Amino acid sequence: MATSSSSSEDRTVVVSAPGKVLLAGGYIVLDRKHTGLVFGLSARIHVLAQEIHTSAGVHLREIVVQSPQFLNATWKYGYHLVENGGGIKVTQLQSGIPVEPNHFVETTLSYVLSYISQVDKTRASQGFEPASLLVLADNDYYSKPKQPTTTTATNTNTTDRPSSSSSADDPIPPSTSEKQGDTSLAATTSTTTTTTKTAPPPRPRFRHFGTTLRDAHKTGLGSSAAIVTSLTASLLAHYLPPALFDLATPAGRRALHNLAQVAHCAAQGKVGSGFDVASAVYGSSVYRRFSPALLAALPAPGEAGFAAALVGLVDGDGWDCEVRKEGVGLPAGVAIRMCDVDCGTQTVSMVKKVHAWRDANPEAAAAVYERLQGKVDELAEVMAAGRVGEIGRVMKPFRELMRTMGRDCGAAIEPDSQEELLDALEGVEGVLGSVVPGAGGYDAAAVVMRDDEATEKRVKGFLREWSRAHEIQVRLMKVKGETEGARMEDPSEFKLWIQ
Ligand SMILES: Nc1ncnc2c1ncn2[C@@H]1O[C@H](COP(=O)(O)OP(=O)(O)O)[C@@H](O)[C@H]1O
Ligand SMILES: C[C@@](O)(CCOP(=O)(O)OP(=O)(O)O)CC(=O)O
Repeated sequence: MATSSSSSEDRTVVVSAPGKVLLAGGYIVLDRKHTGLVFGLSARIHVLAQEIHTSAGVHLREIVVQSPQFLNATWKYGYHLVENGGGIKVTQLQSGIPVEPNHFVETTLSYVLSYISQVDKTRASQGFEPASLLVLADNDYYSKPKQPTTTTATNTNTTDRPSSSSSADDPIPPSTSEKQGDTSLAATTSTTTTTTKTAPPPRPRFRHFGTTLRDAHKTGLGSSAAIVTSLTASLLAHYLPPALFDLATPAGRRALHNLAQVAHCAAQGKVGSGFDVASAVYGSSVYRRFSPALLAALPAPGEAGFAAALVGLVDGDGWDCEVRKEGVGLPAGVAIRMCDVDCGTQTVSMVKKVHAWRDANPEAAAAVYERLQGKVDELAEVMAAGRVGEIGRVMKPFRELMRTMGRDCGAAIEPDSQEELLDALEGVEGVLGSVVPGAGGYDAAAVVMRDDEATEKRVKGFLREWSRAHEIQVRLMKVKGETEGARMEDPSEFKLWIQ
């Protein structure tokens, strides 16, 4: 047993990629003239890539992707080489209960396998051995399922943890029964707190959300960019020799970034700025987008010449985005924390409104964009230089500018309810500044605050009161801004999941 599991461990590749927060630069970063300040987040999506062992004589040709934190989330794919250099065509296989397609996963597989088939010529004759890919997302990507609010007064952690145990807090079932109930991974989570008398059961590192992916309540940390990036990296690392892909090298990160951007745009069906994929690969940075025209010339998967054109785009010199990591960082003792506000926002319609306003008022818009850019640069500078006392001085006018732009174009970028919340939050001792991140809207807030327990306690207490008084749910998530991007993980930390 021990020998076989350690050899499986040796052959397992685990890659993780972080979520994102665009602290400043929403909208302007869609324009190549401008940049945005983006941070990675401590919440990561991990993908474990393993071979599938078949019994002698059985010729299985499938790639299985599983997301065991959700119901009905096993996707099986067949694949074959398309003639005329059309790349690898991937088809979802259905057997038994119909499984909803996972467009992001399927599209990523077709792009990445096509890329691999082109750069590793041995694949043309050997094809791809079957593989299993397991997706494990850190808990903060989704809110816990709704449950009765039976929190007790003694629970000081109530903003993000129910006092009563529920099925949603059960460890998720790994695929073999003897693994079930083993919560040793839970002990490694940073969420373990020093509890007293009535200690709730340990919280699993990767919880089961008790829903399908479609019904899960996302918290807006950029799950699709993180999964596309970690899936891309795990496939590249699993199928390619280190000479052709090594995440530890700049060339490896560049290939991963460009390929994940292309796959993510294709899956999304729209071309955003790509700041989310950039932070999933590189972590925190000042980001300047790629030219959208780069993608326009690429044939669709399956069309003649797709695979060669994809490799040309990913590995060629034309890719023109800029990811600047120097001079970007977090001062010691300061954290970026995210608040989940229980409301939805339509980013797409807000972008449309901003662009309609910009197109109708080009000069005024250019001036506003310039002023916003000034604040993005200043914020990056004071954070990197550790000038903690100046963070609020920069963030406040940035908020004002975003609010004014929202009013001018009729988009609720910093709606009144958020303005009130952030103004009050900035009065809590230890809070240095706050902002509605990314596109803004009702559903999230980012707080730059002192990274100590006393501040965290005050902020949680404030949000609890605010939620009660305003009949909304605002909670401080565990997730923190961090600077590191995609990375290889030690498979021994994922023993429970390795077959
Ligand atoms: N844990 C996961 N397992 C499998 N697929 C996932 C997971 N999380 C996200 N995805 C994929 O990403 C999609 C969500 O993308 P999107 O709606 O753009 O959300 P986000 O804003 O978080 O990126 C899902 O429909 C699914 O295809
Ligand atoms: C408007 C934007 O510049 C920023 C949007 O940032 P969010 O973080 O709000 O993004 P979503 O999670 O995808 O909704 C669009 C872009 O840059 O693509």
